Amino acid sequence: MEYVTAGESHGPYLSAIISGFPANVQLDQQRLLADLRQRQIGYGRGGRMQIETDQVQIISGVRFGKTLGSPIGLLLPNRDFENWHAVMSVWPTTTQNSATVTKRIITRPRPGHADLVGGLKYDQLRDLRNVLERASARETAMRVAIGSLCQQFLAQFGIVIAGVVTQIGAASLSQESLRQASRPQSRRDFEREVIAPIRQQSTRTLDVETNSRMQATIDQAKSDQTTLGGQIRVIVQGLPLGLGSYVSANRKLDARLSSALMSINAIKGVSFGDGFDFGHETGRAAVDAIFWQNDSYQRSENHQGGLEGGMTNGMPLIIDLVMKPIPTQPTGAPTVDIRTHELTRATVERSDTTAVPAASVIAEAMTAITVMQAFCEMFGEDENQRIQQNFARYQRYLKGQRTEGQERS
Ligand SMILES: Cc1cc2nc3c(=O)[nH]c(=O)nc-3n(C[C@H](O)[C@H](O)[C@H](O)COP(=O)(O)O)c2cc1C
Ligand SMILES: C=C(O[C@@H]1CC(C(=O)O)=C[C@@H](OP(=O)(O)O)[C@H]1O)C(=O)O
Repeated sequence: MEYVTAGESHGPYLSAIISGFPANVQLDQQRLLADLRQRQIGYGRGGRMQIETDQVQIISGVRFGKTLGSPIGLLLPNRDFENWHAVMSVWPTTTQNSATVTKRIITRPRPGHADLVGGLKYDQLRDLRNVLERASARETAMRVAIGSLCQQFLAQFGIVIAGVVTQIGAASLSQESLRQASRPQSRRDFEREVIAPIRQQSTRTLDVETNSRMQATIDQAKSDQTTLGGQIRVIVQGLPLGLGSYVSANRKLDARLSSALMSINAIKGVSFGDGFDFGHETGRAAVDAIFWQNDSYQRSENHQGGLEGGMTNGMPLIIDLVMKPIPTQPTGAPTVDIRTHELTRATVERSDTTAVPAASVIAEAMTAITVMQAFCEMFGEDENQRIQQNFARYQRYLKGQRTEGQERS
């Protein structure tokens, strides 16, 4: 399965084409819209999210709710385009030189954004809007739509994903809550104890108390006229063992997940399992001991975060992400005007105070896309029932290994 997205932040539409999505997968439109909504409603977002409703349409590849195996087309109108007709017109118009367009030309690049380097690289210095429009995280709405379809596919196999906000500025979730959420558990428990709570909290953290501390931290940053970043933990439960591979560098699942997650705007670090704590742990303390119980191989701990040798090992996948503070500063960060090279303050249109809750939804989506790709490489990608049969055969094979092991011992 592959995809490509297109669209400018204030242009008429965002769009995407997904190819290689299996046939006969039942999709749920309400789930798709609910996932897009989750990306929008996080605490700390700016005025733009009041305008958009992210009503994505599926325009091909699905009939009566079931995938056809043909490319799936997605189209999402930007409601804000109403206010940007003149500025974002695709073809030259008589209004092109109007005062509105001139007023919106951007020549004061924002440090930490793509503005300056993009302008130089693509020779767009006349108007940095030509860079900013596509560099904007608006594009991630399409990735959440695609990821929602992938999550619906994976859920058939009991694979469920949660992106939990663990820190915003100085406010963090307790280590104990995080440990509880990350332990191996049944799909039902995980849905009840992790997925449902984060969908209810406006910062997408796990409990009401942490949520209010995070909200207060965001309010404070807003009144201080600055912005915040934070951390997210992605947890995946129900993974079969063996997704990904050790045989080639480009098939290692940790490498592929890192790449997918690092592609999210403003994400600056990804780690697995104990992550950077490995640096001070002894080898003995980092062992996930193997033992045999209840007819299967078990692990004492999950320091490795569910991956060994670039493959899932049957334990929950644990990925931590760090997001930098939103680069646009309400007061305008120091920069130069590219027309004069004189010191000035960067352009400020409206902006988010923080987007960590939204990024946690995007992280779920990017994880789902990557896991589904690895899943389909292993079990097939043409037709859903055949994939289910291949998956069931693999489960029987693993069970056979267990029986054989018992016979040998
Ligand atoms: C959901 C989301 C919303 C964002 N909103 C803003 C914003 O309002 N203002 C801003 O300057 N950056 C925002 N960003 C971050 C920029 O898109 C990002 O920093 C920029 O594209 C440069 O990319 P880099 O930080 O990955 O280098 C947002 C990121 C995400 C994921
Ligand atoms: C539009 C979205 O996020 C935008 C991401 C973004 C940026 O610079 O990345 C800047 C802001 O755009 P605007 O200037 O239009 O308010 C955010 O609102 C979205 O998430 O859908």
